[in-house]
Amino acid sequence: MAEMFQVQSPNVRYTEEHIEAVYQYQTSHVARHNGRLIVSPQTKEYEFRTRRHVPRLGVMLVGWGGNNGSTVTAATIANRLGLSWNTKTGVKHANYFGSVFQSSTVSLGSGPQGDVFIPFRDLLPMVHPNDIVFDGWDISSLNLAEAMRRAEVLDWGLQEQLRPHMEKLRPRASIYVPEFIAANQEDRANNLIPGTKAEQLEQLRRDIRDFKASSGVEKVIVMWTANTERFCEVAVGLNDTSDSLMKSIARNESEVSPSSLFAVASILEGCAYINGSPQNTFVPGVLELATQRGVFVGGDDFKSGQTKLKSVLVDFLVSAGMKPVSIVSYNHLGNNDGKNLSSPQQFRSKEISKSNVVDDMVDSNRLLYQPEERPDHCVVIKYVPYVGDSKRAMDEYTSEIMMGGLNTLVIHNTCEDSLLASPLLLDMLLLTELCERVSLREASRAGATFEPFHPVLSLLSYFCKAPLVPHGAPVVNALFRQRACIENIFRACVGLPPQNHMQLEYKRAAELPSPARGTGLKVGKLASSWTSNGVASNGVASNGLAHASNGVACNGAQLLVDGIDNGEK
Ligand SMILES: NC(=O)c1ccc[n+]([C@@H]2O[C@H](COP(=O)([O-])OP(=O)(O)OC[C@H]3O[C@@H](n4cnc5c(N)ncnc54)[C@H](O)[C@@H]3O)[C@@H](O)[C@H]2O)c1
Ligand SMILES: O=P([O-])([O-])O[C@@H]1[C@@H](O)[C@H](O)[C@@H](O)[C@H](O)[C@@H]1O
Repeated sequence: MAEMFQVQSPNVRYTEEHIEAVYQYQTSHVARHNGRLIVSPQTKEYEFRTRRHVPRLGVMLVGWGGNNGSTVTAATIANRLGLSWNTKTGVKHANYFGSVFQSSTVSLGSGPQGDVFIPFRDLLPMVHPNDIVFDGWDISSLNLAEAMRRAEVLDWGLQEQLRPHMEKLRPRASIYVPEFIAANQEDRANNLIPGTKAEQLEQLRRDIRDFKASSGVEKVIVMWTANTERFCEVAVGLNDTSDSLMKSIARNESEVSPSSLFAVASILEGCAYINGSPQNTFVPGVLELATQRGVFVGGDDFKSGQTKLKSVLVDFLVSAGMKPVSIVSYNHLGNNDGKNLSSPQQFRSKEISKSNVVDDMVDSNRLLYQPEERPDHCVVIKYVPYVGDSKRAMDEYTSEIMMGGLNTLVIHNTCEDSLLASPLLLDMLLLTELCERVSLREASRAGATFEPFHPVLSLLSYFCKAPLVPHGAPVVNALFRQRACIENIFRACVGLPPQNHMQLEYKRAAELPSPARGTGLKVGKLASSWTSNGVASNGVASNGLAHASNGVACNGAQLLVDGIDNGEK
């Protein structure tokens, strides 16, 4: 597929097979010397290489028959078929709202008309979600049409159109260990792989190979969107190394969780594995196996709504110099996830992932917080069957502001949890697939070979409550830093500098377009909405900083006039 744009630069080369870019990576190294901080700007030259061929992607969901699994599958079929359906509020059309890659944009740069925005997905060649081939496992035997009906997420008019397509899809038998999920899940567990853990592992591997062979996909990614498990024990000789883990499986060790077994099966079959739930699937032995095999792993726990907002609000408050001192996150929901989380051990897994999301932002500001000081932070999740997938989240953020003042934000957020999560599943899958086609090397190191990203794919952090990062790497939860990381790495792959938002070209008279230069008139960007008084009279607008005197609008561009407020409008 032809790319939407071409970068014209001596540092970028397009071949039939690759996009190749030489990139100057600029950082600042800080050292402490005699009580002073010495900052040294550093530049390291990398070469990025991205394979342009977009493969036919197969996805195997663990928990395929769940709310997320059935909904994301339904959404891709509905989009592929271009379905519309009637509702009491009018006709609805299939879309991918909530997907960063399908429904958000990035600025390529600016031109005569200001910033030029393109769909995020067009920065690099990516799989289209419509083309994903789904398969998977579930401990429940319901086919996907029955699972969709059970989920009660999608409008009936849409379900009726989808049923012929969904009823053909049936989850493969899975591994059920009652001790790892809530006892209230037992009534769905009728689709099980018998045998020892070693025998179950081999069945999972056969399933993956069978899917690859029968579907004709070029690669498979496995994603856990099954129920939240309790944390498993981590111990020397149990799962502290890949060797001890494989021996524990061979010994049929009960403490090896189903999710870790799925991760091992995926890695051994060369398939990336993503954990959408909060449990500690990635015990050290799994991580070591992924590293040995060079297979991507990522997670944990989709960051879909209440926690996503938290990673924005706390970033905003702390970076604005206000001190969050109390954060209370309550929600109730009535779907099967909520039912599973009504069990204490499973709730504890979720409480951990929902609670740690503020740490990086708090630790970044020693003006507000003493070392180890944290806001009071309370997470409550209640199961209320009647509300189903329509999660009700209520949050209260109390922050200390100037001179003993308090600022309290109270937020009510109602949403279909699975319709928030489904686009994230797609984004994580497509980003993981793309990363499998990216490699880089240090241009300055003689003989350096192109290498993939680290097997622990921390680029997925934006989508996770508890981002999995390589040992020694910092955990970033602030949402817009996470998004900027993805955008700037994509830009590096096509040889573009990172977005720095400096807009220097609009901050020097000498660089502004000539009509504005002599008269002190400043041609701002195309006004998408007029300024402070909200009214543009004769095309003249004034804003709180500069008052228009005789500025006039030209070609729709808003002329902002620097000048002394002469009260003349
Ligand atoms: N907004 C969200 O929906 C959201 C956000 C973040 C995280 N999550 C997590 O995603 C997961 C799925 O959420 P959901 O709403 O789809 O839940 P769900 O209960 O509707 O679906 C989970 C499915 O997994 C199946 N299952 C359980 N154990 C299994 C096993 N060992 N093998 C195969 N299948 C198994 C269940 O039968 C069920 O069909 C949960 O862990 C949830 O905490 C969801
Ligand atoms: O919206 P969010 O905080 O990102 O995450 C959600 C929780 O609020 C909800 O309680 C839980 O049931 C979901 O599985 C999901 O984890």
